Amino acid sequence: MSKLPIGLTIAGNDPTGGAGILADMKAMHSREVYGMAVITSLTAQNTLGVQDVFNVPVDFIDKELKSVFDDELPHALKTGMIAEADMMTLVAKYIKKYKIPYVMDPVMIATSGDRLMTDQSMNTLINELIPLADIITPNLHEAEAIAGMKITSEEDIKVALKIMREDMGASNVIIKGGHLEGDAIDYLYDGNDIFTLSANRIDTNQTHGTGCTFSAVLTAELAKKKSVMEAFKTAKAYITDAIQNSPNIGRGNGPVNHFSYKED
Ligand SMILES: Nc1ncnc2c1ncn2[C@@H]1O[C@H](COP(=O)(O)OP(=O)(O)OP(=O)(O)O)[C@@H](O)[C@H]1O
Ligand SMILES: Cc1ncc(COP(=O)(O)O)c(N)n1
Repeated sequence: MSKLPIGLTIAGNDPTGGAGILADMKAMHSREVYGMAVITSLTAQNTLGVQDVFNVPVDFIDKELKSVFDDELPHALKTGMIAEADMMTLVAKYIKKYKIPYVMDPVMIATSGDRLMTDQSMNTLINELIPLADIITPNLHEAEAIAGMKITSEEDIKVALKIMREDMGASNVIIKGGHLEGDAIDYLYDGNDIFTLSANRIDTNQTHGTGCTFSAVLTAELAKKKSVMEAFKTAKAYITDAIQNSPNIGRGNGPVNHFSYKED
């Protein structure tokens, strides 16, 4: 058994490193958490969009998960892109069995607009994954799709937060306000109160991977046994900094990065 906190990500691969498991690894590493990754889908994508997706066969994802869990128990895990319902059912089986803190980022559509989850998987996501989650982290559009309502005001956000916790069973819900107008405000509902963290909106299109990075930092902090509130504050500060440091990679929506380049 390692004393080093370990975080596991179960998600897709983006070969340009902006989103998916590579973004998760970088975020966990910079929070001094050892990262492991079970790959659910290989995407052919870059900052311009998703050119193709190859879903790893479910029986192979099962082998990947078994290899991890048979050897060393991670201290927390997150899920990102899980394209299909049968993959979700498999992942839910492991989360139920091992009962480690679980952050669910309900990845549905990439920044580029490409679909990363089938519509038919929505019921499985709601019925099998959300009830197991310690934290779910939908953006505004994902919150609308999950809660089944339009969100056009802060009152709507509060209703959606409550639906996802009270009716669907997530222990904590964070609705990310990256797609709001004005400041970037995120809302956390823990069953008692709604807490908000706000940052000045950074005027940039270099936000590829913000959701992955944010949920990976939450996972890293839970792996270190931090509270949900502490993890929320750390993730918000981290992502604001990472957007500010976006290195302008690629010709489209470039990725965020934790550090900026300094010439010797
Ligand atoms: N332009 C911005 N300026 C400041 N913070 C931002 C900006 N865009 C996003 N954020 C913050 O980044 C985090 C991720 O939010 P966002 O709503 O973009 O998630 P997402 O849509 O899931 O991300 P992704 O781009 O990976 O799909 C949140 O904390 C949000 O407030
Ligand atoms: C493998 C993978 N996982 C997640 C995302 C979502 O991230 P974004 O919305 O920033 O494109 C993505 N594009 N690719």
